[in-house]
Amino acid sequence: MTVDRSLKIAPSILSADFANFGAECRAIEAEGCDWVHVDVMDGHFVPNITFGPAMCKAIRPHVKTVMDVHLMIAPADPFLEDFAKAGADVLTIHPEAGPHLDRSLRLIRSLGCKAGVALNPATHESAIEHVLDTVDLVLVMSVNPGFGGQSFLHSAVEKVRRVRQMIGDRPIHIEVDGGITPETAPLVTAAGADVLVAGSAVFKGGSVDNPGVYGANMRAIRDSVRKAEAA
Ligand SMILES: O=C(CO)[C@H](O)[C@H](O)COP(=O)(O)O
Ligand SMILES: [Fe+2]
Repeated sequence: MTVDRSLKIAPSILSADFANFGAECRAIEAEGCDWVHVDVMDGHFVPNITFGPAMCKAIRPHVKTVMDVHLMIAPADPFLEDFAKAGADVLTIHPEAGPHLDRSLRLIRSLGCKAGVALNPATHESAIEHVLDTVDLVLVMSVNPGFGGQSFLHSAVEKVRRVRQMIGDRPIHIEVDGGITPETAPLVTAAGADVLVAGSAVFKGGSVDNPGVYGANMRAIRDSVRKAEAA
């Protein structure tokens, strides 16, 4: 099995207009995003609350690409089936969200979703070494989870490099989440990341009435990666 390691941009709808998610998803897809990143927060695992499976189900018809659901909830297991039924393509959990990570990841796959595992800045990559044959994606957090618009933590760059080395030739995506901009994107793609989550950097300055800004913001990220690769 192989994995598509080309650059993919996954706008986080945490930075979209919460009163208009359907139109926002259609707008970012029309402007060329690759995946749509959905941040689920429970006010317990992280100090913020967003939305749950009902919202994911509501936006599903508006997402034609990959619905990439990042679960910042604990426990996660009791809700995995609900998110799968809501139409998630990728379900990513944090190892701290339950006592049996391998079992949770197998459950995600058995529900027909790709299984992702996320590393907080404080979590060492050795915490996921034992599940590398059970995951489709490793998400490296480059901010402390809970909020959009935070500054990129540079310790993520070396962590991506170490994760890349650890996964070897396994077909696993490496996603980086938090503080991604045209300045930070080339650092993590050079280290081995292929999926870039970007909330504020994609949505800033735009709206569903002015979606071209979303396209221009995504192009700025892609161009900076391309330029760095060519240098
Ligand atoms: O998981 C997240 C926060 O916990 C978000 O996906 C992330 O913060 C994206 O927002 P931004 O690009 O604005 O940093
Ligand atoms: Fe996220």
